[in-house]
Amino acid sequence: MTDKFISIEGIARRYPAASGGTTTVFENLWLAMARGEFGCIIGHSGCGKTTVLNILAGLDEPSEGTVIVDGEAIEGTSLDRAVIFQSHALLPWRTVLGNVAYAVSSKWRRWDRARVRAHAQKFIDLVGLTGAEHKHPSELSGGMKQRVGIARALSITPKIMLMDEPFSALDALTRGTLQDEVRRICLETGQTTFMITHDVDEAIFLADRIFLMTNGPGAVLAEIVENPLPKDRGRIDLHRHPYYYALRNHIVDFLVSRSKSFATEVIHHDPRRVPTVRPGVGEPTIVAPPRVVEPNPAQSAAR
Ligand SMILES: Nc1ncnc2c1ncn2[C@@H]1O[C@H](COP(=O)(O)OP(=O)(O)OP(=O)(O)O)[C@@H](O)[C@H]1O
Repeated sequence: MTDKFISIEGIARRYPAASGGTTTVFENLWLAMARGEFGCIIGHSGCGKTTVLNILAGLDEPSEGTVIVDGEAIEGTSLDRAVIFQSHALLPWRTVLGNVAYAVSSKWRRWDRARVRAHAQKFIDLVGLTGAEHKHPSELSGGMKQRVGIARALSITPKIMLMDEPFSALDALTRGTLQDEVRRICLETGQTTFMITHDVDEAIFLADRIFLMTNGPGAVLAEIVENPLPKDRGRIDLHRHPYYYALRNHIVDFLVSRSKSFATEVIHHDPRRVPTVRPGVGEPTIVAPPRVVEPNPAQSAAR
């Protein structure tokens, strides 16, 4: 994959430590994602996943390094980047249609009312909320509210969609249905998506690649796992695929042991040449050579 639609270039995040000095949450993080790719980041609590997502959203700034999306360095928030959080943050006084239309009219300020409504309705239909347009958030279930959040995010046709554990507060049945919907929509629309999850099966179902972070503080991107399952995989029969257990075990093994021991055991880790691994039958194969993330030349010249 050579298209660097998103290029994370050597970012670090440090905070003042209570005892003086600084705490480094993560550092020297290099990662490139292609247009239309679905990437999931996995790692233990505190390794900095939300911080990375917030930097991609423009809600936070890296202490070092830069992030480039579609050839432009990120500076602050933008309607090019939509964020879906665990809690949906809908405007309670607006209806479903009103919430989505509000986002649409923020992006296309010159559109007339009819055009805004028609565009909003298209995305309400896409997430399966046809018929609920005039309901207020208080009349909706948690899953329906999250659907509104997804419709709102997609309606502004963002360059990237950022999702921070979007389904973790939902019951298993609703979570599964929404995972199906998100996968279908992302495949249909070619939406580039970066998502945080703690759920290994969710990552296996949704992601093209899974980014494994070691434990913080001082976390690093240890490995990129390429999903060997076919694009047309189904959530229900995921576990029947011959590669499923190799993939799952590889990720779980990282979370249980390698994420902790990585800093002491892996001495020659090059953050710009993070290995990409493709688990399947037998031992996981390293997809060689590792992809080097080079700084974007146009942006580097500008810095
Ligand atoms: N404003 C802040 N000041 C100091 N430390 C902070 C600040 N914001 C975040 N941190 C620290 O940065 C670290 C990473 O936080 P972050 O929320 O990104 O982790 P995470 O991997 O998303 O965790 P979780 O899985 O629990 O959501 C944590 O140790 C957190 O305490």
